[in-house]
Amino acid sequence: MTPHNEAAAGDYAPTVLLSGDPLRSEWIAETFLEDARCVNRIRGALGYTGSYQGMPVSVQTTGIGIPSLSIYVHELLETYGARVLFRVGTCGGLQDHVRIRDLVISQAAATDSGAEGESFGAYRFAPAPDLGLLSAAAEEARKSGVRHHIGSTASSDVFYHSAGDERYRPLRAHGLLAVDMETSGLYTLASRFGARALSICMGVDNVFTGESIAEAERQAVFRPMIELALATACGVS
Ligand SMILES: O=P(O)(O)O[C@H]1O[C@H](CO)[C@@H](O)[C@H]1O
Ligand SMILES: O=c1cc[nH]c(=O)[nH]1
Repeated sequence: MTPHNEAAAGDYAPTVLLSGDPLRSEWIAETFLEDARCVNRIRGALGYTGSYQGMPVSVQTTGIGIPSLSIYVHELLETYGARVLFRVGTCGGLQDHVRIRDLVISQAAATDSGAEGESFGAYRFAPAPDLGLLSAAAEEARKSGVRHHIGSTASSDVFYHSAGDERYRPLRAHGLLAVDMETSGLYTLASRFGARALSICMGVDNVFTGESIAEAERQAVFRPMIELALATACGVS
């Protein structure tokens, strides 16, 4: 047990899907996993373990933002033996061609987060995914025909910026595809623990075009994102 997780040793599979939203975690477990059982309820950060096509798979809720995700991911890696992590999240498009329902696979994640503090001394770390997971996901996405984009993204500590959308103009000008609030933290922690990670997010709004998916419609449209993460996990196991 940890301060945030009541699961026992062995309760999590080596492969874990990470969702910001506990209701998404519950839906993933109920919809995609066989024999899913709940292994954590502390703070409502629901965690489940079951299997997908015979492979043990867990789902863990990470909450919103890098500080929250870092707690759950650190404990999964340090205490529970997780080795392969997929963020299955939502993001806001920063380019006009990144439409709602498109998948964004992050090949590098810039951040404005203060969470790393002085960890890297004079350096700025360059958070990136595992190359094997990235290329496997790219191939699975191409085969399935799902609309997707692969490129650099940003992870922000702030959802409502005082500067509004202006905050994102330099990112848009440098070709970044989308913004979320966790991917760079996931990549940094996976690097620290020598684990493998990939972030696949679905566009639920576009910061510049104003397109958005109503919250009530969201769960069902996530199916292609979860299928891509699970197909990638099976392909690399
Ligand atoms: O839908 P999730 O996975 O929570 O991801 C996105 O949604 C939240 C903001 O609404 C942030 O956590 C952001 O990263
Ligand atoms: O972090 C996020 C997620 C969705 N949309 C945004 O604009 N930001």
